[in-house]
Amino acid sequence: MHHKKICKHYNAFVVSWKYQALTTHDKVDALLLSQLVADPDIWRTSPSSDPVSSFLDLIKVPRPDGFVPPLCLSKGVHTTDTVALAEDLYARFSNNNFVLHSHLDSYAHGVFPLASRYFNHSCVPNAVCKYVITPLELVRMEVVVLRDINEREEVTIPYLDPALPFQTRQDALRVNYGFECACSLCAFGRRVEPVPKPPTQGSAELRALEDVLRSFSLGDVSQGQGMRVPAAPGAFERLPKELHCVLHESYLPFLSEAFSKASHEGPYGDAVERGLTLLAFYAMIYPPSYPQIGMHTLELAKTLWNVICTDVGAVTGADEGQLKGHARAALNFAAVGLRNFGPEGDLGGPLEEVRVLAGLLQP
Ligand SMILES: C[S@@+](CC[C@H](N)C(=O)[O-])C[C@H]1O[C@@H](n2cnc3c(N)ncnc32)[C@H](O)[C@@H]1O
Repeated sequence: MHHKKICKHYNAFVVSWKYQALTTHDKVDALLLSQLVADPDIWRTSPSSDPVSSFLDLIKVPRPDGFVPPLCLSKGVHTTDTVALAEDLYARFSNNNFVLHSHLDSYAHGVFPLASRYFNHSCVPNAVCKYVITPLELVRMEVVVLRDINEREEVTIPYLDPALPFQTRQDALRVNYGFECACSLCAFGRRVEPVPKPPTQGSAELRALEDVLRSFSLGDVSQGQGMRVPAAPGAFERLPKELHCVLHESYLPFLSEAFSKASHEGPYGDAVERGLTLLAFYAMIYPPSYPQIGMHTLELAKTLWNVICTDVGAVTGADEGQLKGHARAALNFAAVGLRNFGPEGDLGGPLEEVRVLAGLLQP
């Protein structure tokens, strides 16, 4: 159906300067938007229950710079009406799309009109979205609360990852949704801006700061049970000034990359230390029961299991019994958060991994 409208023009479009000058993200938008306006269904005037009408009924927020991606359409289709419709759709999509994920891996964007109408954003949300994927059925969104919510208290969800740096969150919320976030994490971010750069990676100074971060968020993890993640929401409010540098945009990406690499390739001693530092960071930013904390603690439990299987000596001063104790504590902690989140995505996933690892770790 789209062939005549798009394909004939495609080769010329993708080598054109208009397309080549776009960012990767805007290139994808240009092609998806062209597909959408080439679809005859989007032009049909239809009863109000129709999905297209529901979509066109949602609030639109044009990009502040007025940008709309160029369209990849053959000449006869590229009319003033098509451009006007594209502008309208683009402004609505940006404000109302959700990033779909399975086991917290993003795989698509989707529009869920009811959720778009109901839920505002907070970087300290009291609820999160999940997607249940069943073969041959439409993806279903469910909203899971993270704590008890009082009568008349607003239910809020995160439109983006609250662990992103303050300025990145503010820019994304302004550009995509047209508002300034006034949540307590953003108020804190505003108060401590600009945060200093952290000490150089691998330096003794940074290691000492990370010790302080771990004991701030997790207590003394070297003592036995290890995984005492505080249940106190808003721990960031009490972050000591010397630790403000961990909020710098350069810090978290490096730490999570270093943990991921070491947990796959070793050395596992480093992986455990970095994994605990990352958990301390998440516990300070995310509300308790936030699913990313459960996912990360599960990764940590798997890393400890790898140490037990391959090189018990990798973690200084710990024997196999203690490592198993740490792994069980991590797994129990992960299980509590992930069970609150419940089954999501497609088959398998983190709850199944918890079950298998719990069996392996039985005393
Ligand atoms: C998906 S809609 C949410 C529902 C919308 N409030 C409604 O009444 O239909 C997104 C829009 O809600 C508003 N919004 C969401 N979260 C907000 C917040 N934390 N502060 C201010 N406005 C917000 C913005 O106008 C944003 O473009």
